[in-house]
Amino acid sequence: MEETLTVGLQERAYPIHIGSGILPRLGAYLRARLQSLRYAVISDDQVAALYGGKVLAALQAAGLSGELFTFPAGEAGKRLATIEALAGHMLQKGFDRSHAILALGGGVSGDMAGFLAAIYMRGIPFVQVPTSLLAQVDSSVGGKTGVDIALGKNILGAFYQPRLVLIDTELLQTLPHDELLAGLGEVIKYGVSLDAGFFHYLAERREQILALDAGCLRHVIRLCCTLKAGVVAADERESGLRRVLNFGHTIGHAVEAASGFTLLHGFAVAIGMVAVADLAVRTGFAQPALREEIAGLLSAYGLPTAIPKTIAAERIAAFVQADKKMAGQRLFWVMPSALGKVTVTDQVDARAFLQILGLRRHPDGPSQRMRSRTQEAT
Ligand SMILES: NC(=O)c1ccc[n+]([C@@H]2O[C@H](COP(=O)([O-])OP(=O)(O)OC[C@H]3O[C@@H](n4cnc5c(N)ncnc54)[C@H](O)[C@@H]3O)[C@@H](O)[C@H]2O)c1
Ligand SMILES: O=C(O)C(=O)C[C@@H](O)[C@H](O)[C@H](O)COP(=O)(O)O
Ligand SMILES: [Zn+2]
Repeated sequence: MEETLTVGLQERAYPIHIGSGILPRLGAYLRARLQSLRYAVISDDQVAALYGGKVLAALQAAGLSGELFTFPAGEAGKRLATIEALAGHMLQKGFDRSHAILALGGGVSGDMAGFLAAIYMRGIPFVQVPTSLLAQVDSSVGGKTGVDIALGKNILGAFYQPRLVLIDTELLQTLPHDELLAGLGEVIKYGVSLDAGFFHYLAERREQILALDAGCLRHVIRLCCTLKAGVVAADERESGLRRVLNFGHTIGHAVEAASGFTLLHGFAVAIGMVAVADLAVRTGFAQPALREEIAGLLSAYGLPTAIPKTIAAERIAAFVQADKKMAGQRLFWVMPSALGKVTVTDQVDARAFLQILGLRRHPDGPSQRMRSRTQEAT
């Protein structure tokens, strides 16, 4: 059975269709929402090999046409050079403003295809067909698109909403186990930051979820998309509330970048959630038991909870300066304060942050200034 959620963004509102085995009906969903008859299907080479043909067939069955454009799988390719190459190929194939982009794949494909759609001929429509768990619960919804640069994660990008999201849960059957775990890193983020009941559900249903039980996965995807859609509808461009979705990402992104983008994003987020929980305990925002609950659930799922010893703390501290929640000299931290509740604050002494990294002073100079603005986020 298919169900539909809505991301309530007035003129930019769009549906999220969730179902098992709904990919062959893709063309009908597109026809209901878009005028475009021709689609540039952007996908990494691994997902393209598995599902590219099926997507092209689904388009054809609805009287639409598609052309597949691929790039090598992995975060390393989430770069401006890939976008430029894809744009060139689309141009050579005659794609114009009457056409649209279809992102087929995980978060890397979705973020890049979305950014390409935002800037190709100054903007053409795009749709998301997420294939990884991470993309189905997080990256395909909300319109954050972009690419990395060597100095930081997602530094170039745009807020650009898709016209629809189509989630076929059956596609998860081919997902490698580590990629499933990476998606669960973001799933646990929702429980810790927004929904204590969901956190307990994840603890109780761990075995079924790891065994890809269809009912449990469907519940997880529906709930994460509902939570994300609500936050995005309230604060599309992250001027306040949306920062909660960034829980675990300040140190997580820094660790990911410091690893040379070899650490999976969801693993980096898991590590980042525990590190910021350490910080929350040290600064009095959380009790030690909360940190243990978060780390305990992540470990039970087989996710990492500690910063890899091969990554120098100085590099992590330097990458944190590239966080997009930095405003002037102030960094807004998303601190866990209770299960299902986070507090957004810039009232963190930089020394406490350096201490959790085992450093005494910042490698780039003076401490971050302290200001007295703390905001209850949920
Ligand atoms: N825009 C957002 O709001 C948002 C949110 C979270 C994460 N992200 C971004 O998403 C990216 C991570 O996404 P990801 O974890 O999906 O990584 P990914 O896109 O690299 O996909 C993970 C791997 O799984 C493979 N794969 C995907 N679906 C498959 C399937 N059904 N069967 C077999 N293999 C499959 C891919 O080929 C790839 O090798 C990061 O760049 C992160 O910054 C963006
Ligand atoms: O949608 C959001 O908002 C998020 O923060 C979701 C995150 O999981 C995601 O990784 C996002 O891309 C991070 O955004 P950034 O602005 O910190 O680059
Ligand atoms: Zn993320």
